[in-house]
Amino acid sequence: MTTRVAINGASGRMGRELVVACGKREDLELTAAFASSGNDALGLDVGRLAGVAETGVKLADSSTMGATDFDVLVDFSLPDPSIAALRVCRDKGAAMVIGTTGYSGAQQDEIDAATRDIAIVQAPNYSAGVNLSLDLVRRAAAALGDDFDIEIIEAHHRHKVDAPSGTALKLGEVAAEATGRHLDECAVYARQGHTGARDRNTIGFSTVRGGDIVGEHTVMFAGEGERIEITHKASSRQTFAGGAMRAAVWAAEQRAGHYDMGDVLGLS
Ligand SMILES: NC(=O)C1=CN([C@@H]2O[C@H](COP(=O)(O)OP(=O)(O)OC[C@H]3O[C@@H](n4cnc5c(N)ncnc54)[C@H](OP(=O)(O)O)[C@@H]3O)[C@@H](O)[C@H]2O)C=CC1
Ligand SMILES: O=C(O)C1=N[C@H](C(=O)O)C[C@H](O)C1
Repeated sequence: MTTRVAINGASGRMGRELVVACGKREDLELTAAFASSGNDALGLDVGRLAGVAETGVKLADSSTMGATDFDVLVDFSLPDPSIAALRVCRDKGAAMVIGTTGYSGAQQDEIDAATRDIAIVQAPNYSAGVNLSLDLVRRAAAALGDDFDIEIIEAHHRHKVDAPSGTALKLGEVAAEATGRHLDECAVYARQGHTGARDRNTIGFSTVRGGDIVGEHTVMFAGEGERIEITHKASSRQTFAGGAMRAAVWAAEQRAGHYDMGDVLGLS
């Protein structure tokens, strides 16, 4: 069976990689691809935009999404257009694979509510390596407990608009939960000036932005006389795009609910 996929944010850095990744799978048919109404490339074939063979699918204004047929929408855009797309998917009963990061609390609540009606896979990172790292961090944090200070360092390209990355926040949530805390109550996102000594209860975040760094994350467990670091480095966006397309095939078969990449990979 072939799953009909649409892509939101199709002309972006990830969107173009998603077009390529979709073309590599025989179980997926690309049926639509969306960008904002002001996009200069509207009407162009998205295969050409992605630097591969023509797909027969032209880049369309996302305000026309409701009039388009698809089984699953793969969204790597921005929070506001992503939520507009979520409403369309909920109305249609289409599944969603969400890669976008940086939602407000209210936007995340709306995503959570929509999972009563449709299947949604939401992951801040669709690489297999990061999802395995989440499990390693959970185990390390639980084993090391209060004796080790937890710091999370992430690095991304100069164009990234949200910080810390969605992946860094997820790594922080997992580490906090594994040590009996809630990230909202222990996260430190910036340090400057006379900060005083480190509060042992905190989880610190450091953000690097520069050049073309695809995505790097380290969770550091710093103890007395030793340090453990769990690091993942992505060197190609195809690793995210391939994972998201795998999630699209999986999502089309699921009942309404909130899933993550661990569910898709059978790690959860
Ligand atoms: N989960 C994961 O594995 C990963 C997640 N991401 C996340 O994906 C998101 C996108 O990243 P990236 O591709 O680098 O960003 P880009 O800025 O390259 O792409 C975002 C795209 O969203 C489009 N967009 C803006 N408004 C609309 C609209 N109204 N309707 C449809 N599309 C719209 C933009 O198109 P236009 O030019 O028309 O405005 C743009 O092409 C980010 O949140 C990032 O954190 C990134 C990599 C991996
Ligand atoms: O914006 C990006 O590029 C990335 N965003 C994701 C995030 O915020 O975690 C995942 C990846 O690291 C690349």
